[in-house]
Order: sequence, then C-alpha cells, then structure tokens
Amino acid sequence: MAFGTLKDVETKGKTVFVRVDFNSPMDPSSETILDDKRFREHIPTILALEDAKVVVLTHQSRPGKKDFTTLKSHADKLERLIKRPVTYIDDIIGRSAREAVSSLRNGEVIMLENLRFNAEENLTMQPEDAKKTHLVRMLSEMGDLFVNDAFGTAHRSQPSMVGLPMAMKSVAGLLMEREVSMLSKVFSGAPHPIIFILGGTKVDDSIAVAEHVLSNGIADQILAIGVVGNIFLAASEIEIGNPSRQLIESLGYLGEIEKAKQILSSYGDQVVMPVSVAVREDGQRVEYPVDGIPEDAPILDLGSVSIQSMVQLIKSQGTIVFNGPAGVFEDPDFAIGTYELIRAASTVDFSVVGGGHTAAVIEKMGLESSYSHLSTGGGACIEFLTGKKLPAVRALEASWELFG
Ligand SMILES: Nc1ncnc2c1ncn2[C@@H]1O[C@H](COP(=O)(O)OP(=O)(O)O)[C@@H](O)[C@H]1O
Ligand SMILES: O=C(OP(=O)(O)O)[C@H](O)COP(=O)(O)O
Repeated sequence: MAFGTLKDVETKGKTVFVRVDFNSPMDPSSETILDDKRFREHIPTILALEDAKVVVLTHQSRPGKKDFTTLKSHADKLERLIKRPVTYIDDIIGRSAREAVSSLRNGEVIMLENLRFNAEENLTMQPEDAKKTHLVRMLSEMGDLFVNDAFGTAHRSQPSMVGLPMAMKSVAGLLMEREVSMLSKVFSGAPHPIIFILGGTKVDDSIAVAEHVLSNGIADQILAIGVVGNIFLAASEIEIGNPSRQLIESLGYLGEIEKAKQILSSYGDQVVMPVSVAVREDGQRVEYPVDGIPEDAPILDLGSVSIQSMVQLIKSQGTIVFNGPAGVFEDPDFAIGTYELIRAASTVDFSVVGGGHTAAVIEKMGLESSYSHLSTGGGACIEFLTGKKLPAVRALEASWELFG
C-alpha cells in the first residue's frame, strides 16, 4: 500500500479524527436506521483506537433528501454496537465542537454533526483547494491525526475526504485498508478463471466495468444478468419484448445497447448471457427460451435452463465478482435466479461482492461468511473496478508522502 495504516502510527493519547461512512438507509419519520451494516464494518477501526481521544466524522445523505438529518441516532447506534459511551455533539466546527474536542480524555468517543450540514463539504474540489476550506482548516487545527475509513465515500473529492489528508498526518483505517486490498486483488493475485457477474439496473456502471475488465485481461468472462443481461440480449438482436425495452428506455439506457454491441464485437466469446428467461404472464411466472420471449411480458428473472448452466459455470471459477441481482428478487416468484447464483458463488475460492442489494440478499441468506469480501461501497466499489484511482485513496497516498 502506498498510504499509511494504523500500524504505522502511534495513537495513544492523540486526538484522532476518524472519517467513517455511516450513511445508511433511514426511516425519516422515526429517525430509525434501517440497516447497520456500515456501522458494523467500521467497529474494528474505532475499537483499535481505544487509547486515543476519538472524534467520529460522517455524513448522512445529501441536502434536499428526506433522510438528510442529524446524527443523534447514529451516535446512539454506535454506542450500542461498541458498548462504550458515544457523545453526540450537534456542531462541527463551532465553539461547542471545539470545546468538546479539547476536553476529550483518552478512551472517550464523540461524534460531531453531519458533515454535509457544512456547505463546503458538499463541494467537489481538488485536494489543494479542499485544504483551504474553512472546514478543513478548523478541523485540522483541532486534532493530531486523521484516519480515513470511509471507503463508501472514497469516490467523492470533498473536503473531509481529500482536504484533511493535505492538512494533517493521515492514515487509512482498517476498513479502508481491507477494501482497497481485497478489491486490488481482483486486478492482480486472484485465482483464475475470473468471472464478473454483472446484474441489477445500473447498466452504465456495469458496461464501464465490463469494458475495463475485458479490455485489460482482468476478467476471463462476463456473466450478464438482470437488466444488464437484457441489454446484452438486445445488443445481440434478441427480441426482449416491449416492457423490458420500455424499462431500459425509462432508465435512460437505450444508448448502452450500442456500447454492449461493441463489447460483443470485440469480446463476444467471453460474454455469457441468458438462454432462457422468466416473465410474468397473467400474474404467473412462465419461462421461455430467449428466441421466444413474448412481446408483452416483462423479463423478471432467469429461466431454469440458464440458472442451471450459470450455476455450473460459476462453480468452476477461481474468482467471482458479483455486482447486481439476476432479477426482481423482491418478488418471491422471481427470486430463484438471484438466490441460486448467490449460493453457487459462495462456493468459489475468492469471491467479492459490490452493491447494496446483492450484499443484502447474501446477508439474508446467512452466507456472508462464505464470501471473501462484501464491499461497503456502491459507487466507490464500481469506480474502483473500472480501474480509476479513487480521490480519497490518492489523497491518503499524497498525505503519506507529505507527513508519513
Ligand atoms: N429484469 C429486471 N427487471 C427489473 N428490475 C430488475 C431486473 N433484474 C434486477 N432488477 C432490480 O435491480 C435492483 C437492484 O439493482 P442494483 O441497484 O443495480 O443492485 P445493487 O444494489 O446490488 O448494485 C433490484 O431492485 C431488482 O428488482
Ligand atoms: O452511500 C454512498 O454511496 P453509494 O450509495 O454509492 O454506496 C456514500 O455514502 C456516498 O454518498 P453520496 O453518493 O451521497 O456521495
């Protein structure tokens, strides 16, 4: 790693700012956190700082959204999970925040207010400009060390993510370190054959990943499922029916069909797509081969013939990267494709999962421990897999050069 980690620094007695990503699904009316996976993933980093004075920094949602809210419930949730008091401070850089930080004692933990309540945190800027923001100047004067553990936000070039590392000694937290190391292994060191299973609805991201990993010889094959699978079927001149075509249009992805065609013309023999699908007809699940999909029924899952052959293919892999479900798994009639592929992928030597929906199904199935890594990042994980260096990772590297 070209950045420093917790092993490289002394934290005892230091005032340590820890940037985490506790941005979680919330019920805005009751302020209840609906999924605490990100909290659980950051716990080892916070516990590793038990001799320090810990100041937790995070954001929740974005301005204008219903779940853009204060962090009282986040502090309560963290307190329950680490079984130590966590004091919520309803301030970021004002006098009460500064006083709370300066009066911290070793072993104490406080959480400052939602960073995005400060307008500067919502700006996208270069690290050198971010360093000059009021937010970064004030925060960096209050602490000795910055630990960035917020992998889920690592693709955002925002002041806390890229400015703080320019202003103070900074290292990666344990989650950031594990995410970067596990996702890097996909590019180098993971056992072949390597297959990328690309499903769900974020077609533009999936096409970008497919392009990168096929053109750079990272993946041996791509397995296209979900709406991504429908795009590849359409690119192969298969009639996918009006409802599925309309969904692609309404998501703004008609242009992706042309990109899928280009991928097929260069790497066609490495792209596996459905040979059979399940549609809804008269309220029932009905299966068809892809050359006989009805004109007026939506594709909602893989058909059993495809499920069987894809399960066999997945089981023969050394590595799988799983991003996005095979169908509308929220409806039990159309969940089997997603469940069977997830079960098969859990048997492979090295298995990495990106994407909240896929990870949530894996947790629900109780298969989390059978996977090598479930990323906490959605956009961050995808950007990483398209080969881009994430701004926060680059900033940690630059910081280590400056202060390490
Ligand atoms: N054929 C399909 N038609 C419509 N929606 C689909 C289809 N296949 C999968 N989906 C939907 O994709 C959604 C998840 O996609 P996405 O957000 O890309 O996954 P992830 O969060 O794992 O990255 C699910 O809500 C699922 O219902
Ligand atoms: O949840 C996040 O991203 P994700 O939904 O892509 O996983 C991060 O907290 C970043 O949030 P943002 O997309 O509002 O900058």
